Amino acid sequence: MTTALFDSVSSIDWSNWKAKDIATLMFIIKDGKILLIRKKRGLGAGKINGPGGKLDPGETPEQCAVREVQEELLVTPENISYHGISLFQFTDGYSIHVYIFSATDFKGTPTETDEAIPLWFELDRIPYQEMWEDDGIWLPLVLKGQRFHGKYIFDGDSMVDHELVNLGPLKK
Ligand SMILES: Nc1ncnc2c1[nH]c(=O)n2[C@H]1C[C@H](O)[C@@H](COP(=O)(O)OP(=O)(O)OP(=O)(O)O)O1
Repeated sequence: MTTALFDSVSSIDWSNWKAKDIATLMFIIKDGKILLIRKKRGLGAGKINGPGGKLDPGETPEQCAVREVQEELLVTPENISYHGISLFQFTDGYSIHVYIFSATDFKGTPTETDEAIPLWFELDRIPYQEMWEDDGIWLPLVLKGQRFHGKYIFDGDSMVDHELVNLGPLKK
């Protein structure tokens, strides 16, 4: 019998926790719609999510978030805000630290690439059932212009525990 090392948020010493990967997500929200992607490869392939991906060496999180949208959808986000972080610990030992951004404008035309299919949704029709389980917890805070800090335990695709702290409105 094996014992899960990570079965709840409280079972982890977060002050000494260090993720295997660091990544970003960027949500472009314009004219009452949000630009999401159907992810074609990488972690979460097949799901709907915001565009994003892992940090390259020497990059800041914001630089990564912009580059990933350029690579995945051939557009450049503009007027960017930083919302906070989501820390994901998987029961198999994998972990990822994700910085979350939004933008109210962009340059270019969202275009399908090898990595992603662009999809626009009305803000009250976000397809949470096709997204990571945690997205329904914190994406509403992005839409409301809030900052937050979240911790999540996943067993494969299933969220087994979470803790979300709302840090209030975006800094001006
Ligand atoms: N649970 C959850 N909810 C919402 N979003 C995510 C998760 N887990 C995640 O990993 N993510 C996001 C964070 C990143 O944007 C991607 C994962 O990065 P990935 O696409 O694998 O990174 P790339 O650098 O684009 O991929 P490769 O080049 O390594 O293929 O998912």
